[in-house]
Amino acid sequence: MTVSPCRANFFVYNKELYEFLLAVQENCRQNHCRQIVSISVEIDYVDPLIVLEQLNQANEINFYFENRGKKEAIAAIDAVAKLEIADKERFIIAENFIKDCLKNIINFGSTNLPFSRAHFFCCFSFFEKNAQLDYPFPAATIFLPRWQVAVKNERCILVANTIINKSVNIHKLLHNLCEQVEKIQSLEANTINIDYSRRKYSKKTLPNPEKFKLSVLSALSKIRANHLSKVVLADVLDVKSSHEFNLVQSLNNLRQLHPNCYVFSTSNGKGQNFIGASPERLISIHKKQLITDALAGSAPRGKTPTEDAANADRLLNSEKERHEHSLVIDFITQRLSELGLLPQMLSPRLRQLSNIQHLWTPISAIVPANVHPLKIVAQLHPTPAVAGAARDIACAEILRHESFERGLYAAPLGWVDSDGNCEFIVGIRSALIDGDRARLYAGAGIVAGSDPDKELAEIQLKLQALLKALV
Ligand SMILES: C=C(O[C@@H]1C=C(C(=O)O)C=C[C@H]1O)C(=O)O
Repeated sequence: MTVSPCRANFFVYNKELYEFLLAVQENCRQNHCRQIVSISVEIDYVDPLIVLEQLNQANEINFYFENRGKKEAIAAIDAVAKLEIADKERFIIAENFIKDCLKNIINFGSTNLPFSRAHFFCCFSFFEKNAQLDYPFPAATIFLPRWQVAVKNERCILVANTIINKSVNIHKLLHNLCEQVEKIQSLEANTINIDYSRRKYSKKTLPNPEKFKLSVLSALSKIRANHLSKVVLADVLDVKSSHEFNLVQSLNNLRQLHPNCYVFSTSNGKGQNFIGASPERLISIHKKQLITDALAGSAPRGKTPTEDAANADRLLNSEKERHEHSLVIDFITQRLSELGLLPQMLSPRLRQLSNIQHLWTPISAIVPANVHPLKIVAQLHPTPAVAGAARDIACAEILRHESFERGLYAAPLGWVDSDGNCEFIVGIRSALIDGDRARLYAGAGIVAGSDPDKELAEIQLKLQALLKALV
């Protein structure tokens, strides 16, 4: 725990901040502009998930990200700047929006801490245009939160972003900031209680498994005819519960059940949330060092250590699984090279999750200063891990077979900061939550040699792991 003499009253009694804000306001008056001040401060430890639970309002946008293995969690609540993009050019529009916002941001406070300063939270849909007109998330959403509470290695960093213009009452603004900080700090001792007894669903299995298997057979015939080498086909499970889903409890379950995954949630501020626990990192960039995961090829975990080891061995040595995996590696390395990066591959390994294991090859590269993280996201999404190869043909097959909107499923979701650091994951093992209804998504890569029954079993396995966590 870090000790600071006037932690709770940091904002009100911090004369330096008061004077800083007055100076910013004076500048706004003189230049007829408005600016965003990003205030970073270390606070006593508080669980960001509890902050999300306590601070979030139903009509406010939010974002939650946690990776227990990396000892990281972030809650981002409400927006001081937000952009929604309906279709084409969304990555470049998002990049320009972030760059424009950054021109107007002035930092104050402890700006060298992890997760200090402005972070932009983004979610994109799988396709650049949603076919379902009333799908609740647009093709891209980017926002700078009003409140950001992050934990890294048990240190807790709060970032408050606030708009200063010529007419804002600085004294009142400081008072409100202080009240909110005190509220956050008072959550220090809160924990999340889980009540499983209320969980009752209408359905627990796919409504039409035969249709999925027919799609696999059709894809296999196209693969045999050399139209494509891989397509990732998904299906959905629609669940109605006897009560409204509890977002925070579900996220708490997800982080306990999948401690080595990226647990995520984002709300559109209109009542719908997209949540999940993804094992797949699209890109992370830290101090110009990029890492991306080639993740494809799967086997169930065994019920005993011997069975588990046998499954793992089969996975590592299966020609079919390795082919499926290598398509992803080839695509990623080629796409990164096209941007002028020099990708380095580590040896293939296993990514073992609670219920399933995957072939996994981390790929690293140094990012040149002129390449924005969203350029790389745009260049990689969708990889053959979630679309197929060749990509455009695979995407056309997906649209032909899947009768539901993918929306945020299997799409990039993450944050980017002012220094080009970022973390984007692929939104798989995910569900769209709307009151007492949830739509769960899961897919499987189809390549030559795929067996429709096994692919169906794989998506059932993925769906059940998610269903288990929803309360
Ligand atoms: C598409 C999904 O997962 C992808 C498909 C995999 C496979 O078929 O082996 C493995 C990991 C993911 O890249 C999903 O979980 O929905």
